[in-house]
Amino acid sequence: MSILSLQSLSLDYAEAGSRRKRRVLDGVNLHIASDEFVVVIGRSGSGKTSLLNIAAGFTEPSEGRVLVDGKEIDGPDIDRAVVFQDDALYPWLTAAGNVAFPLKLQGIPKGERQRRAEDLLVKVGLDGAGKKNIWELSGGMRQRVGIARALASGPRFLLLDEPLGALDALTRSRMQKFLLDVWAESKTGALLITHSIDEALLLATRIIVLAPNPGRIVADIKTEFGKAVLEGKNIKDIKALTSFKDLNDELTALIHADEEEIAA
Ligand SMILES: Nc1ncnc2c1ncn2[C@@H]1O[C@H](COP(=O)(O)OP(=O)(O)OP(=O)(O)O)[C@@H](O)[C@H]1O
Repeated sequence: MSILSLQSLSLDYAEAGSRRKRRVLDGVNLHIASDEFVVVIGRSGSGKTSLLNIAAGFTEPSEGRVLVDGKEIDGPDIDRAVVFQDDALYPWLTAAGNVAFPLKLQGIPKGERQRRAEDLLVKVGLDGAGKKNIWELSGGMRQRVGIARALASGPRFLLLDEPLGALDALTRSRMQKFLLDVWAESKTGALLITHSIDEALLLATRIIVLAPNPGRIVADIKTEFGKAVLEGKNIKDIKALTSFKDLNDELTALIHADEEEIAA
């Protein structure tokens, strides 16, 4: 079991055109175990992407630190793979070439990386699509290639920034189940950002709510609906549960809490 620890994180950005700094994250503590699927929700500007970028090692926090299994990180590394909304695939490579790319960087011989790329494409339901060009793939297929590529280097944690945000409703719903299957099978911890409360409820083992100005954790809630999705229960039936609706209402109120104060 691995642990990703975000300890006392604060982040300040310089305000445009001034020497003043604006605090974007303040005192965030979050510990994610590799058997958890943690989903972060919060209003636009609450610091979700900033938090993920710090966890990935792309952004250095102003205060605090990030540790993987007790060892402080000093930048991006293969133990934390990132998937963005925009799949960011390399258009000059085939689907298999994209998946194999991180293995090439690790110096794995060609035959071995081709074999592993094909295995990963099977895992994400794209068997036989390895030779396809990126532009021949649908949005959902491209995101699957992106996830296969992220899994290629055997990360301990998958960091997912709105990975399904650009997909149509039906594809998004299919991809939610797919993400859960990948997470359960790969035994890789997940930290996912979304604007959709329903998506958070359907995927998470734990939901974190960030409030803005400055970004801070205002709720950390364990949930069980993802387990029902994994077991193949009907999504409509899950969403119709009173407990699902109640938690949805609670999260909506938490996310919009101070908006009402401001409006009042
Ligand atoms: N590079 C940067 N320089 C200055 N300010 C930034 C920078 N990146 C983000 N910010 C500011 O930090 C705040 C948090 O941004 P962030 O993108 O982390 O929020 P978010 O919750 O992910 O938002 P959204 O849901 O809209 O994607 C915002 O007010 C944003 O304008």
